[in-house]
Amino acid sequence: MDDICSYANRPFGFMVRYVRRNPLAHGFILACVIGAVACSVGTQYGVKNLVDTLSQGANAGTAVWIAFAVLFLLIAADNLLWRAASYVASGTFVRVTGALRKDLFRHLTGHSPGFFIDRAPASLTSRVTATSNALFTIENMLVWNVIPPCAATIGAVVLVATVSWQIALVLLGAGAVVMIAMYRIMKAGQPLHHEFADKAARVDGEMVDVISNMSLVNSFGGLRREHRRFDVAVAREMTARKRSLMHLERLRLLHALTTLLLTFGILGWALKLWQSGAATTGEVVLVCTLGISVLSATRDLAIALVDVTQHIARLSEALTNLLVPHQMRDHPQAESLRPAGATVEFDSVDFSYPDGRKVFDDLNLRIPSGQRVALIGRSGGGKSTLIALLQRFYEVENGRITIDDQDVSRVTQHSLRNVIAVVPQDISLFHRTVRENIRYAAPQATDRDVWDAAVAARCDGFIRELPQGLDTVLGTRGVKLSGGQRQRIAIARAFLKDAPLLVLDEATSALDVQSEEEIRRALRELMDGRTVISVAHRLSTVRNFDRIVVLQSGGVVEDGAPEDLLRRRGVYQGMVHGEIARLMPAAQAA
Ligand SMILES: Nc1ncnc2c1ncn2[C@@H]1O[C@H](COP(=O)(O)OP(=O)(O)OP(=O)(O)O)[C@@H](O)[C@H]1O
Repeated sequence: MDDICSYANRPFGFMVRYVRRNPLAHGFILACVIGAVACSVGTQYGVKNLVDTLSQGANAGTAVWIAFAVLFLLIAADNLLWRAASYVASGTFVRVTGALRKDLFRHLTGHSPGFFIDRAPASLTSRVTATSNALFTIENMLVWNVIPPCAATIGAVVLVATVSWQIALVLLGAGAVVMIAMYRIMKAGQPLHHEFADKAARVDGEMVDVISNMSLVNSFGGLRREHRRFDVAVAREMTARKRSLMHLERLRLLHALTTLLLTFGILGWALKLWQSGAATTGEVVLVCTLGISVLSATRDLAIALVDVTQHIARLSEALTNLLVPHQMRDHPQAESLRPAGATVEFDSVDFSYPDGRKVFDDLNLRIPSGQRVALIGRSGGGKSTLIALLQRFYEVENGRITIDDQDVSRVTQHSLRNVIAVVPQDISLFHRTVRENIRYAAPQATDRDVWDAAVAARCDGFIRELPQGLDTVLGTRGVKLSGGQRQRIAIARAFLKDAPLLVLDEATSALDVQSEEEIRRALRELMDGRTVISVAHRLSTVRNFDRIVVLQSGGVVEDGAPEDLLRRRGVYQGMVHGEIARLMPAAQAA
């Protein structure tokens, strides 16, 4: 398949990509529409034919009925062809929007988590919807509002040529001048339409951002502030929209005046030909009806083209933002990671975030298979960054990170993430059942396995109390569960995933003392026989670990068994003393 990102600046190419996927259906629709327009223009010729036959009076005989039958057939074919095109289009255009949304969703979800940190999720999803709506509207407008007037104008010019080729030539020349002028004016208006598209996407982004943070807004009394902020965003969008529409109005006015002059000029010319005997009554009727149809066809065309331009602007704005290449692609020769006990090694790693912030400078760390290591250090020391690099959410600048001697940047991302089970600090839950949320770690797991994992993570107690047990649907982002319960679900996922490398990011941060004891036992079972890297703020949770690594100033400043580090006068000892000092008054008060 072609690279979807190559369409970032090619909205037309992007449309053709989807038209090509249904060539027969699109070809059929086009043929029907052109056939219908031909019949519709032909109807005017049929009227002319009938008028000329009638002017022969009683001599006309059966010729009148033949002219009548031709007219009837043309009208019937015109109607039937429209219906056939419309019937096929309703299935085809919907299929296109479905395929497009699937492609964009796949592309979007192929980005590494770093991509989503800098972008509001709502503005991304609203752009996927905008792209699909824009393409649907453009297809519809092209087929119903752009191609028919174009074809009708060409047909009309050909028929006028049967009366007077000079009139037809003037009609053609004037039509070309009008189209070129319109195209230029439309191009000049492009920045205005882009501006409107951008402001509209921002309004959507603002709206979803606030709605998804309603509890935060209410708890800080921020409702009025949010209303004011939203009003400003809407006002900007309205101004941009007005400017865009005013430009279109000027264009329509210019077009209306030009076509009016053109049609009346040609009509006068036809009457002159009739007076001089160079044209029959029917031919004057033909030029008259064709003139009017050219007038309305080009007016429809002007309206449709400007609407299409607006939608193309929206489409191209959305594509530029959505079709950003994946930064974290699999290496062309990437193979699956073959785990062998999960020995982890950071070898002379340098890393800075994309904004230039340096976090690691020559970081070296080796964690042998089966070892339990706690990462500690002051806030901002790089603990979470180390975990992110291990999962290859970002690319290192220098050095390499290996798991069982296999460079994480040379194995497939899928296989890499398969060997790591993460219990994160900020636990994400889907708006799905508890069962589905736990099973997310291992889609093939049986109901029995899911329940065993829930029991092992001490989730069984609260799950039994839920209205539908494992089948209870959790609210958006898991709001129906407490922080501690969410953490246990994450631990159940890790049990179910059964990966050789376990990453705990503050896994006991949301627990009270009683739950913590329960969870600690669960975690001990979970850690058994695995390599464990645990980010810890509370040192009491990691005293039984094999090793403590203190991260600070871009590298490892202390490294050793907890009891050894405690004897050294270093960062760890200072942190332990600090924690004891904090806990003592609380213990005395209790
Ligand atoms: N996405 C990001 N883009 C730019 N800088 C970042 C990003 N994430 C973290 N940082 C910066 O990198 C440094 C290390 O952050 P990191 O989150 O790894 O520290 P940490 O030790 O886990 O901190 P904490 O204990 O507070 O969770 C910090 O200075 C932080 O501001």
